[in-house]
Amino acid sequence: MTVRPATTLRREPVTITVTGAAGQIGYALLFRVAAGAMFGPEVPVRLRLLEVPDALRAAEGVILELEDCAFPLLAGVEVFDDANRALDGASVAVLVGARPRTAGMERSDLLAANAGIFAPQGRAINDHAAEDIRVVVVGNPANTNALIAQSHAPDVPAARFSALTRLDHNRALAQVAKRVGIDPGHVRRLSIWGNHSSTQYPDLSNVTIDGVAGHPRLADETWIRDEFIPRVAGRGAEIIEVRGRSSAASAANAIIDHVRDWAGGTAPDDWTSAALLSRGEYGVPEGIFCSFPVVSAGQDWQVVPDLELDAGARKSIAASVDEILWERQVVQARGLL
Ligand SMILES: NC(=O)c1ccc[n+]([C@@H]2O[C@H](COP(=O)([O-])OP(=O)(O)OC[C@H]3O[C@@H](n4cnc5c(N)ncnc54)[C@H](O)[C@@H]3O)[C@@H](O)[C@H]2O)c1
Ligand SMILES: O=C(O)C[C@H](O)C(=O)O
Repeated sequence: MTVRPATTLRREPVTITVTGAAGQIGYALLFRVAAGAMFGPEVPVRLRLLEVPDALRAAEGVILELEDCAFPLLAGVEVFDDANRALDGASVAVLVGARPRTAGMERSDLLAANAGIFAPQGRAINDHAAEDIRVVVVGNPANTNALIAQSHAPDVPAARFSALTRLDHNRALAQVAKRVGIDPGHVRRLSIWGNHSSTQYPDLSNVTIDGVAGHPRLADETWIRDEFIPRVAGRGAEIIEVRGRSSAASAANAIIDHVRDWAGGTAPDDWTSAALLSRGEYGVPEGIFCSFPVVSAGQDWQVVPDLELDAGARKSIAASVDEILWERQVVQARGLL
């Protein structure tokens, strides 16, 4: 009898659908997922890619490269231009593909254009995804796109839908670590509230360094107001300005962190941030996707309860929530919700 070491035991492949697979986030994401970064070195993955017809050939090129990596964990990869087929059997849906804003386009037009993408994808999730589906919406405006997808999937528990604010969370961790002069791994209990936009509220009030709250380098209100918050909330725009294209590798990394922690659980004594459908937590109106501090024990995300918010924090969160409410109103007014 051959006794195999535990590390070679295989589980059933996890089916992961990635939309916008030929784009720059797709290119930074797929190879890491296929290498096991999302579900670890013992879990095979099956990738189902979705692209628009014009980008199918480019997606096929990505598949050729995936094949050339000979990833032991990659159980299969296919590309589709039909959301129903791409999302068939998916346990994880990473909705990246979105309509980018073009010159002269109003934000309200962008919202409407994206509704035309995320409504059918929501319906496809409802009708074809696996029962354990988890959805993370990345394409912008991510919070409202998540609401559109979720509202078209009435048979899927709303808690299975999220929008990505982990990139903002990671950006904030990095800025805190730089300020204190330590590695980001020592920083815990940071929160991103609100919209994935420049109105978001990165919140340091509960941060611990090596388990200790109240680090003196983080108590400087001027630094928080004039440097930390604008740096984190404006980082997406800064990347576009400096790199000439929007963030891709860091976005892909955040997607992996988000799904890994959702499915595998967050670290003890810590939390992360994700945009979830509000059930009224912290006074955020129900029925919008808002970023909260969250934990997971491997099932659904749970909003961290009972955090103290001072008047300034409440005001900042309210301003970001107002923006999300406005976005919802735009899509509602056009009959898209
Ligand atoms: N939430 C976040 O933290 C975060 C971070 C970075 C970027 N983003 C957003 O992610 C999105 C994608 O960014 P990118 O840099 O990969 O863009 P990209 O333009 O490089 O790629 C987008 C891809 O989506 C595809 N696509 C468009 N409509 C589609 C549809 N209906 N179905 C399937 N695919 C479709 C396009 O063909 C393209 O290949 C953008 O909206 C961007 O603003 C979000
Ligand atoms: O694509 C963008 O507009 C920016 C992106 O959401 C980011 O946070 O990097």
